[in-house]
Amino acid sequence: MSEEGGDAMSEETDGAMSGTDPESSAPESSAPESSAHSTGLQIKDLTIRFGGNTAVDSADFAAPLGRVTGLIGPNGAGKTTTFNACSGLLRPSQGEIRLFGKDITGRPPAARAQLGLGRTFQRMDLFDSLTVEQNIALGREAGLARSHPLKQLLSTPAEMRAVRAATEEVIELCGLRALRHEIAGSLSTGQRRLVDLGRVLAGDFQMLLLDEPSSGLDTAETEKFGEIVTRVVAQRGCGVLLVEHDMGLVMSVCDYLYVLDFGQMIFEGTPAEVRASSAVRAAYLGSEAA
Ligand SMILES: Nc1ncnc2c1ncn2[C@@H]1O[C@H](COP(=O)(O)OP(=O)(O)OP(=O)(O)O)[C@@H](O)[C@H]1O
Repeated sequence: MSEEGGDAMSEETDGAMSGTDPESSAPESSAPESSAHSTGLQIKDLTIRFGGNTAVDSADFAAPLGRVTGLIGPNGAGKTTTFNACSGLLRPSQGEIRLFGKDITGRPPAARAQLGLGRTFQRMDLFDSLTVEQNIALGREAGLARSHPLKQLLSTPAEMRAVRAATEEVIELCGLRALRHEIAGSLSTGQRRLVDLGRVLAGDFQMLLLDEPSSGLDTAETEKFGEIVTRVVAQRGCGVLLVEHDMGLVMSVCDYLYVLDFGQMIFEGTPAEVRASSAVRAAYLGSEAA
């Protein structure tokens, strides 16, 4: 397929859009003082074309700190394309992406990571020959290497302590104590998802992009995953943008939702508002939303 506008960088139908303003009701306890900072990720007029196909058409949305924001829609709606533009893998044809008030539209993924944007991939890329603990530690060490590759080899004692502390915190947070010395390649998909989440949590990120994290998980594992995400946001006050098909997970963890259909943002609101929307039901949810 051609990629005319959607360049790889490094590699309402209910009448009006409805719902509440996601920023106005963000939890006060977790939001930092700076309003530019607490806005987290802001997307304005995002348009991405692949040749003659407009995959995302003038989309506006925000994923503030202290909240889990969901991006949902049927197959081919443009979720992954939007997600890739947010993380820097695709260059928008038009529009602006801001992180903590800074325009990051043209910045590559590594520069976004340095500003505090972390992401997981639907296809996990764990180091299979390393242990759970080592994989998680790498999430923090990669942050040191970002500033200078040699830093990873020449870490200071303080940096090594920070890596150990972050690893321990995440192992507890993700319930991975019993598996810490297991080789990642020997784990089930559900366990690997937790390690993958742990690795990004070990990084010093304040905005997390999670790409279909329930993929391959059973109901119990999905529930556990959702509980961890909720706990992380409550404890750290970070923001999460979640692209997800599993409506059980979406409805239970998200504070606010945006609904894409054929590249258009057709609705936004709380999970209850989305559930009640006939437009969303017609476009995507069907009887699941009833
Ligand atoms: N690299 C590409 N080149 C050309 N067209 C693309 C490319 N990536 C996506 N598209 C098109 O953009 C549109 C949106 O695709 P996208 O993968 O973003 O949808 P999605 O909502 O993530 O779907 P799914 O839920 O199935 O993953 C589709 O029409 C798709 O065919």
